[in-house]
Amino acid sequence: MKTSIAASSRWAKGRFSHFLPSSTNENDIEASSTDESSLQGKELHHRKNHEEENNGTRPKKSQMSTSTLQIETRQDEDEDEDRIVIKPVNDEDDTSVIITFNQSISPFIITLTFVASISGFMFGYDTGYISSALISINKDLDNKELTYGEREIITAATSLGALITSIGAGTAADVFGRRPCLMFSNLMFLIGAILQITAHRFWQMAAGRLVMGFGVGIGSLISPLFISEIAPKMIRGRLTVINSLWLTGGQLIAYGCGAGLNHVNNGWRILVGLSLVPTVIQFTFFCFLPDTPRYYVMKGDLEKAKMVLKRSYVNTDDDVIDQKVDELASLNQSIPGRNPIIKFWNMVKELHMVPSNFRALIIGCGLQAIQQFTGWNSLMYFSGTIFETVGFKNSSAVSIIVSGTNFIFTLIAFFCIDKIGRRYILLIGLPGMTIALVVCAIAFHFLGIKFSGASAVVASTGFSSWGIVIIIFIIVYAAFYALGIGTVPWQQSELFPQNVRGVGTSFATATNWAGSLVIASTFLTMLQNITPTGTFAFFAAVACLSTIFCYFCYPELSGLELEEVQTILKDGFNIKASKALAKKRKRQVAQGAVHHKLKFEPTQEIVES
Ligand SMILES: O[C@H]1[C@H](O)[C@@H](O)[C@H](O)[C@@H](O)[C@H]1O
Repeated sequence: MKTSIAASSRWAKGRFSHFLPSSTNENDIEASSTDESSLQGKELHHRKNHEEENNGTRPKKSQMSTSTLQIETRQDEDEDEDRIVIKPVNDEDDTSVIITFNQSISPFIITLTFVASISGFMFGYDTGYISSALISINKDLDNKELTYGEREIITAATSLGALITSIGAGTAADVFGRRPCLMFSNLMFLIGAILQITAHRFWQMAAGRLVMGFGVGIGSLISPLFISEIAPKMIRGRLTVINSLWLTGGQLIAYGCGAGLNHVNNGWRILVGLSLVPTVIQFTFFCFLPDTPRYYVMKGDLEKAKMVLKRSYVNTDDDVIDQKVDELASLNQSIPGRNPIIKFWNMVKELHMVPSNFRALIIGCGLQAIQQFTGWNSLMYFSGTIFETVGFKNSSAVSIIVSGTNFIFTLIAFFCIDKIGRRYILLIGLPGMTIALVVCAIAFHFLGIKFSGASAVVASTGFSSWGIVIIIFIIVYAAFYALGIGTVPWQQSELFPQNVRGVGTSFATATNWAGSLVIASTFLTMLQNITPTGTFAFFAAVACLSTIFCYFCYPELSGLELEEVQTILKDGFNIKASKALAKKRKRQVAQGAVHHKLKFEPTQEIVES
């Protein structure tokens, strides 16, 4: 064990030598692969080949500069894989760059994932309960029925609050830590819920929803970020989807509870009160749980980083952990700034001026915008209204069917996201949504719906065959949505390197909330002004264009080291190379598993011969 660690250390020095002092450079050339060190040896072999192509010398620093992994491709895909050359990067971004830890998951990582993803549950529950609550509020606020505008304000206040905090939450997570920010969000949930439960005035209720939204914005950003920073790379996608599962599960539970409490006097206060349970649980757990190792490294607290890694990778030798943390520390490139505002500004500049960061931003914000502008949330909020227009009167049952489909297909995404890959599930989901939306648009045309004011007038009452077509295809749409674009955008943290991850994910999350706000507030107007057929056709067109966007701009990132993501994006979107590399990584891990390399000890980049 010790010898292989030493070898790894030498190799590591070589691999990252261009940002280590030049005196440490010479050791790397001596590294050689053995036949059984399949993945790492092979990789090294590729590197050696590349060096030979460069007349036996390592490529010059200028050739390797900045994010340095270069990927070369040939036309034939198999040959592509063989020609992939991985060179050192100056942005170490994953705990497994040099030492790939055991990929099996420890109880500690499971605990951290579940506790962090309670934020996902609150995101879902708090955005989900409001439609039922609005039905049962009756005259409980200001002793009068809520006007249509007041209902809209109460609904939109949470999205607005989330939009506001999501802009700064990423920087706050870098400055104060991920865990303190999540605990702060618990405080917002608590205050927001108490304001609502005790509300007898409309404005207090709206203020409570806004404060709750502050918590939702922070949680929606930091929870997936937290999970992706603690996850072993091969299951990073899945662990992040757990957050989405809690989210869609939260929406489903909110609709279920809402349906049960609809006719209970002050039932909506109970509905809001229930949201306190997960908040208190998460806060209590976080009193005893640590932050991510990466955050501790950013702060220079290496002892804490070691402690978290030791608990996460229980069967790992202490030497390896120490070595890993030293390595993370030497590669830490957090952006300086005398105060949070200057730091934020420096990060924004870095995000826009480094091409790979800017591409990551295009993908991150692009996917979040697509998620919202393909119309899902309008269905979530208004599915009752839509289904009533096609003759289906029980709006609670409808909401449960639609959000249940969302939950079940998020579960399917959980199983597919690392195995089939993010890109493929997007490229299955978006065309599926397009077709379902086109069918709905056509069916609405034949159903003959018209709007007068805010209410729909249908030519024929009761069920019609076109009505049934609409119900079926809205469910089909929900399934394709949840499988792909409902889930994948929340993998956003993996797109950005450590130094701009906070601000990059902030921008992407803010895009999500801004989109949700726009769609929720314009959907009914769209139905009235451009008819349901026009509205669904509009969403279908967006879904169709989005398929093209993803086809050309979204590389396959499953199984890739976070550093490799940066390198993929360095000089383009590199779709072909990303697919070849993802395939190669999966094969390597599978081979490693066969040889039990990944079972109980960290894999080393080389094994001493
Ligand atoms: O990923 C989630 C999920 O799809 C929810 O159902 C939706 O309401 C959110 O807006 C979205 O961000």
